[in-house]
Order: sequence, then C-alpha cells, then structure tokens
Amino acid sequence: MGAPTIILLFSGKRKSGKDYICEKIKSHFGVEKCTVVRISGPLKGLYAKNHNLDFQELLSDGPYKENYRADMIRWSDKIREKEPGYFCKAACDEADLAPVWIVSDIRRKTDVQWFKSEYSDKIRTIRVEADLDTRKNRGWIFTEGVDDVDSECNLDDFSDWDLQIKNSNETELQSGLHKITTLVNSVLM
Ligand SMILES: Nc1ncnc2c1ncn2[C@@H]1O[C@H](COP(=O)(O)OP(=O)(O)OP(=O)(O)O)[C@@H](O)[C@H]1O
Repeated sequence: MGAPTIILLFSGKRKSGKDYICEKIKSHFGVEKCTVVRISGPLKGLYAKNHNLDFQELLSDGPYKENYRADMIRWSDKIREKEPGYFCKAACDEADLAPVWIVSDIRRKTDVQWFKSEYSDKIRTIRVEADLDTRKNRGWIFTEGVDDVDSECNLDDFSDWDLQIKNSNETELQSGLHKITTLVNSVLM
C-alpha cells in the first residue's frame, strides 16, 4: 500500500465531471506526486471476471459500462452488505505510491467512514456539482435503478464537505481547480 500525505475523496452526481477534474488535478501535480484511485477499478475487475465480460470496455466512459451499471450496482451492494469497505480497501491495496491520492468515485457515507477510519486526518472530502442541463449535454439520461438508488443518492444529504465546487463551465472549473490545488499545497508544504 502507498503512503499518502493527503487523500482527496471526490463525490458528485453522474456527469458532474468528477473524473475530468481528477485527471486535471493529477496533471497539475504530475504522476510522481499524485495518483488517481478508483473504487470502481477492483469492483469492475471482479464483476468482469465473474460475468465473463470485457474489463477494459467496462472501464471506458462509453455505452458498454452503462449497459451493465444497474446490475453492477445490485451485485456490488450484496458484497458491501457483508463488508462495507470491501471495494475501498481493494482500491487502496492496489494504489500507486504517491503523496497525493485522489479517490475519484466516493458514493456512500460508508465509503467516507471507511477512509476516515483508515486514514483519519489525511482525508479531505470534495463534492462536485454541475447544472442539470450541463450534465444532460454531457450525456446524462435519467436511468431507473441507477439514478434513484443509494450509489447515486446516498451522499446527497451529506453536508460535511471540505470543499464544494461547481463544474458547469470553464470559469467554474478553473475556480474549483484553484481551490483544490490550494488545499493540497497547504498540506504538502
Ligand atoms: N469542465 C468540463 N469541460 C468540458 N468537458 C467536461 C468538463 N467536465 C466534464 N466534462 C466531460 O463530461 C463528460 C463526463 O465527465 P466525467 O466522466 O468526468 O463525469 P463523472 O462525474 O465522472 O461521470 P460518471 O459518474 O458517469 O463516471 C466527459 O466526457 C468529460 O470529458
């Protein structure tokens, strides 16, 4: 397991731009300093193996993953019922060594609890928000079994964010990136 100095936990609705922002932050700090940890990585890996599917296609941001998203949620929830931190731990176990970890896909209060219990004061939580129209323009379509279940809604009433940033346009993006890099620099220095 790597030894991070700071761990950013990102949450946001589908197509709010979590992944996009995480990649921007990684580019800003560089691969030596920063790595992106995706809880969905080991989750999709195990799901693909168990269901004889194409892991690389499941990782991509295309229609393939959307076809399986609802079933993947139901399947992974059964594993979480027995061990809530199962996929968080699996993702951290395979993370690269770097002082800044960016976890791109926090979805539940139990995810936040697991990270705080493992890494305590290294944790900073960030919520990404984008307008509904912007999310639609990025390809979001309301999907039953995906947008109305815990994996998408469990953190809607969570209020203990260290940062809440908007990502509906370039100005908001730049402002959000500045806040995040300032937060990271204040801990790294
Ligand atoms: N500020 C931005 N400017 C331009 N394009 C953006 C911006 N933010 C996100 N996008 C684009 O919108 C799409 C969705 O973004 P992204 O995959 O990061 O969302 P997400 O919140 O991770 O979604 P999901 O939960 O579905 O994985 C991508 O094609 C991404 O390139």
